[in-house]
Formats: sequence, C-alpha cells, structure tokens
Amino acid sequence: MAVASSLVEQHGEDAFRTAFRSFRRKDPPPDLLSRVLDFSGGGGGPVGDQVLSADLDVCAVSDEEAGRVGLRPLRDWRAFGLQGSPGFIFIANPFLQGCQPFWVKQCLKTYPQKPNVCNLDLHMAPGDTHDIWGKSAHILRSPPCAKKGPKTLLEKLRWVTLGYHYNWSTKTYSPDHHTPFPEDLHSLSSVVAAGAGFPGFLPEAGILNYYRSDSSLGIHVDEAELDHTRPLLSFCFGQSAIFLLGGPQREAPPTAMYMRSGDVMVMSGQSRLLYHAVPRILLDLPPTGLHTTRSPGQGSPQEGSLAGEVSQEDWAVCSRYIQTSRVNMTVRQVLSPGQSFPEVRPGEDPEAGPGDGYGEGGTVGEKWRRSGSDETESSHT
Ligand SMILES: O=C(O)CCC(=O)C(=O)O
Ligand SMILES: [Fe+2]
Repeated sequence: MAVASSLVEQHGEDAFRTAFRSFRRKDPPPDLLSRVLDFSGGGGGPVGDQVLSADLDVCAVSDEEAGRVGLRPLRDWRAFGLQGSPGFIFIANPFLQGCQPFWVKQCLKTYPQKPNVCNLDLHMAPGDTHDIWGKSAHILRSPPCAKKGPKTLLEKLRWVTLGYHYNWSTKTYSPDHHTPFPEDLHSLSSVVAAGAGFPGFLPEAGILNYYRSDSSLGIHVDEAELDHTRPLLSFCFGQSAIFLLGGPQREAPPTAMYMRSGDVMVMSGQSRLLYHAVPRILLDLPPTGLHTTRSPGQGSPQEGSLAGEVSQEDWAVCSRYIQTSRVNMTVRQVLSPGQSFPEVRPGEDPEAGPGDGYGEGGTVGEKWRRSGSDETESSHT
C-alpha cells in the first residue's frame, strides 16, 4: 500500500512531497512506519500484498563469477518486485558473509581517490583533497574523545562520481569529463545486471552517496543517462534507510521500504524513470552482514576473488564510519552501444542540459541533497 494515501496533503503539495516530509519528521506517525515494506523478513514492517517475487536469470552467471565479486550463487538470492512498478527489483542482501566490508572499504578508501571526483573538490585546493583516507584514518581509528574535534575529510564526503562524471550543475554527462570506471565495480555490476536479465550491461558512470545520520536525498528521477533501456543499479551499505519509490509523476503516492546494508535495487523498464528519494537514515537498526568473518561453508570467495579481505587496520576505520553513516553506490550505463554524445553546436549553451527532474531537494550534490529538519534545506558541497 502506498504510504501517502492516508496523509493529508498540505499547501497543495504533491503526494510524494507530503510523504517525504512525513518521514523526515522527528517522530513519524507510527501508522506510517508500520506500512514501510521490509524485504529482509527480519521483523519490522510487513511484506505487503503489493510485493511479488521477481524472476532472475539464475543461469546467466556461474557460482564462481558471483563468488568472485563477493555474491552468493544466484539461485540463493531473494528477489522481489512491486505490483504496479514493473522492472523494479529488490534483492535482499545477496552478498556472501564477510564480503560487504570489501565494498565498504572501496567506497571509503579507494573510490574517493583521484582521478575520481568528489564534493570536496568543488571548494578545496587539489592538494587538500588528495588523500582523503590518509588524512582521516588515524583520527577515526583513535578512540572517540569527549570533546569533538573538527570533522575529518571522510566525514565531510558527500558524493563521489566515477566513469563519466555527473555534472551537478548542468545535470548531464559529457565525453570530455571521463576517467576509467573501476574494474571491480564493473564486475560486480555486470553480475547483478546479468542476473536481473540485462546481459551486456556497460557500467559507465557511478554516483556514490555518503549519508550522515541527518542526511536525505531529495525527490528525483535519474534521467541524465542517454539510454534509459538499461537498468540503474543501487547498492546499499552501512546504516539502514527508508527509500520512497513513487510513480512517473510526483502526484502518485510513493511506496516506502527499508533498505539495509547489502541490499541491491535494480530500476529497469517502466521503473527506470520513477520518482524516488531517501527521506531518512535510521540509526536504530544494527547494520546486517557487516562483520568481516567469512563463512567457509557457504561458498566463500575463492582464489582470484576481487572482493579480498579487509585488514583489521582498515576495518577499524570503516566500521567506525558506518556506525553512523550510510553509503550508496548507483551504477549507470550512459550510452547505448555505439551511441555518442550529441554534439554541442557553436553558439549553443553547453550548460543548458536537459532537465533531470531533480527539481527540489537534491542529490548529495549541490542541487538535491537535504539535511537537517524537514523545514531546512542545506547543500552538502
Ligand atoms: O541512496 C539511495 O538509496 C538512492 C540513491 C539515488 O537515488 C541516486 O544516487 O540517484
Ligand atoms: Fe536516484
């Protein structure tokens, strides 16, 4: 059941905004929370009538290929769809035990490194954003002291872009702002896309969002990619969140669901261009599957695994960070095979990209990330 159907719309605002604001309230109404879908089956909200089981192509990927990127064999994945949202697939934590830490470490230690781009680059000198991990790790590794020191760079990180770098101002990608897409994330994405029925998916752009406890992600549609027939993949790590999935217009009341560490979402087909948002990070639920111990009994990654073990030293930093944070990676194919970017003709304003519907609130970037109370909007650049 869509959560906003019983909420009173205020000031003529659309149903999505009404729901978004309700979840941002300090104490969301209990009946609202009771209708948040919980795919983990681990208690909490119901898996409602709206939930279907989703078909995967379990033969598309061998157990070895899945294990190599830290995923369980595809036949063991629990995948769900939503009535009324064809193409939306929710995969409840398909990671092998002990393998999420590798991806958390990549998000915190590896992907923020140059030549990738992050929010700190927008207002800091290049030398100062050079080694975000190195400049933060020793502080995060030491025991928290009573007097809070200044935030580390890692704690100030809000987004990182990979591959074709999303331009938050023009809301476009461009051929001349591109760096190599990380090979390990390419492999992980290819496995998930193939399992979801999209063999040959080409991961070309990534947006990593770093959420602190009061962060949120405004209502938007991801439409800057030129090929919308390819899915958008989303990987969640760390603290849980409430995710809202709406319709093609903001007037449609959204469905709310919990997203927990390890959960993966695929937005494809008609769901590729649906409005969505993250109104709330939840600190009261312990992150699942985030211990480093690997279980030898359940197909743990073998020789040649990309998802290597994380050293205790690195994990001390990562685990401290995600005690109060959530990290999300979205992976997108930008172009169809053989497609190129439209040429900017002389005299045309290269800044005037197509609208991307991020409208209000915004991404982790300047335009659409919100934080603080439901009344205040602030940017996180
Ligand atoms: O953090 C999330 O779960 C959603 C991220 C998202 O929608 C985006 O990056 O476009
Ligand atoms: Fe999005």
